[in-house]
Amino acid sequence: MTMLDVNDFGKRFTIHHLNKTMQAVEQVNFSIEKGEFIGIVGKSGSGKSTILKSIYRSYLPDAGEIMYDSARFGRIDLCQATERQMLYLRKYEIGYVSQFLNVMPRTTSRQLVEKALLEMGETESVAQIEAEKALIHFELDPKLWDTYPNTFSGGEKLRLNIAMATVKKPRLLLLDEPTASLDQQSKLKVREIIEKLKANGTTLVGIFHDIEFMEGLCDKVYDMRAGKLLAEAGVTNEG
Ligand SMILES: Nc1ncnc2c1ncn2[C@@H]1O[C@H](COP(=O)(O)OP(=O)(O)OP(=O)(O)O)[C@@H](O)[C@H]1O
Repeated sequence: MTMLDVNDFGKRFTIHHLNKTMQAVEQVNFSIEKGEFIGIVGKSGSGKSTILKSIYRSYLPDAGEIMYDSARFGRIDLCQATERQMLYLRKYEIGYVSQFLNVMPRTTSRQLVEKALLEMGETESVAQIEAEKALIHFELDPKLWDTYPNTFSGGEKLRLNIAMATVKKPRLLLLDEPTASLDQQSKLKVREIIEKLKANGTTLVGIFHDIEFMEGLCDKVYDMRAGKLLAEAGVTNEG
């Protein structure tokens, strides 16, 4: 079953102070089956994050369609969905993880994960239990559970980000360069996490600079330069 169909997608930005528009991406076409992992590769500035942010609708797409198979709304075009529908989808169905942690200040890591669960309607006691399970699962040191994450290391922030997103069991998870600035060991940890998510049937779209990191992980790769999907072997061969 197709989870996501991106058809002739394009996005331009208005640069107000120059009174100009700039085409960030155009004519992007790919589709993702349920449970697949698609990697997006391409040089810096080619529009990889723009695609992910448009799927999550942090950016409003302006051309084409992004058809998503929602559990709640059925097949829905994320370019046309209402803000209300998007709020629902972000809360229950679509997760987004980047290397940056953008959270409420003066909230502990434990509270942040609990909040994600409470938002979904879980009771306080379930949220407490499930939040602890997630923090243990993603190996956040218990010393850090009741502290504010603004001082966390890059890897700690990332693991908290992943815990907050995955505790909701999203059907579609968007990974925006989550391993950037991580050391090799932390990257391997992230790889293990992704493998587990895949094994649980989560559909994933990810951007990684490190092509080696993606080897054997992605089912397909969308190459921004070629403007098409490649089998994973094709990417490795192209280097
Ligand atoms: N909010 C924005 N306003 C204006 N221009 C933007 C905005 N976001 C992205 N761009 C521009 O769109 C183009 C694509 O950016 P994007 O971040 O999607 O590239 P990328 O492939 O993810 O790059 P990188 O690998 O360096 O992260 C760039 O030229 C960027 O400057």
